[in-house]
Amino acid sequence: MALSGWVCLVTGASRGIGRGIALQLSEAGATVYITGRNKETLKDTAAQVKERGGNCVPVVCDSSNDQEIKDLFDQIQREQNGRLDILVNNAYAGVQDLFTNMGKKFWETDPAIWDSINNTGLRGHYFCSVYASRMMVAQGRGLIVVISSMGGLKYIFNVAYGVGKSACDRLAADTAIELRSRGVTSVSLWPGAVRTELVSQLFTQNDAPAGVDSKIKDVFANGETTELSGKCIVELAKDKNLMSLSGKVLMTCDLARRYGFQDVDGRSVTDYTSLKFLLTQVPYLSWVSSVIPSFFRVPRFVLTLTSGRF
Ligand SMILES: NC(=O)c1ccc[n+]([C@@H]2O[C@H](COP(=O)([O-])OP(=O)(O)OC[C@H]3O[C@@H](n4cnc5c(N)ncnc54)[C@H](O)[C@@H]3O)[C@@H](O)[C@H]2O)c1
Repeated sequence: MALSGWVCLVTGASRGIGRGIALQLSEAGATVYITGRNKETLKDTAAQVKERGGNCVPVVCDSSNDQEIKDLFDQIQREQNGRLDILVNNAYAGVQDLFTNMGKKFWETDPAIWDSINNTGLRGHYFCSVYASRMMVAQGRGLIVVISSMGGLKYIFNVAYGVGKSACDRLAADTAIELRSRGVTSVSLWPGAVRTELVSQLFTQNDAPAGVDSKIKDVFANGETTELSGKCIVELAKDKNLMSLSGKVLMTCDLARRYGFQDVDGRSVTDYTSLKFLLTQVPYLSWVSSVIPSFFRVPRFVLTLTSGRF
């Protein structure tokens, strides 16, 4: 198995994308430390890993608690003799609040939404990156992945979300600069829309939450499985030229094409930068998408320009 003997850490792995990543890394042979605030829900993920013949170590750790984060890395250091190959910064506490406040302007929203979105999902990532880097620099190798999203490029959902995701992308870019000479790679991974348990529940139980239009609902309904990001990280870990990607934003759809795989349920991965997909989002033009081949894509430099900062 490709990652046999590897030691990985996935924060926030009791459900959603974190759980999917833990399943894929353990299926590839790694010992995976998984964190979350609740012992019981972590046990569910651990049971699924075990069912597939993998090995994981559940650790209760709140990513907004500095001491618990430090204790987590001390535990890995002690139990794995200082070895840590991959850190996936995934824990995120903001999904429920994002959906509850959809459509509201930032000044109409309780400013404390900043904390639910960015304490765990940005500050916690920074703390984990510091402790993981100390271990990885000492061993002269390692991979740090921060789970971000297209919100790092353009406004989606709300202000606190976009600011947090932009900062996650910069976290990868700037840590990569300091880590490069020490053999450690740092990247930002953008999943597309993902059909997590929470997203599916928010859409199906309450119908679409207020402020979510039917197009967004469709995108999520056809979204990625929670394991696709994990597949991407396994392939990155095997890539002999991984360092050439350090500091970059990587999209799951691009990685699926680069390494030639489908989603775990056999569906092809939606390319959000293909002309075909983009046309489906334009009123009155969506019919054109059926006659456009999927290989026409928006070049990456154009994406950079669309962020329009200069
Ligand atoms: N769902 C999507 O469509 C989608 C798309 C692109 C990017 N993302 C990003 O992926 C990441 C994960 O999102 P998700 O949809 O899987 O979210 P989720 O809410 O389903 O899962 C978040 C995980 O983090 C854990 N968590 C929450 N607070 C924590 C804390 N204080 N300490 C430790 N763990 C904590 C939860 O228990 C859960 O396991 C986020 O950064 C999100 O923005 C999601």
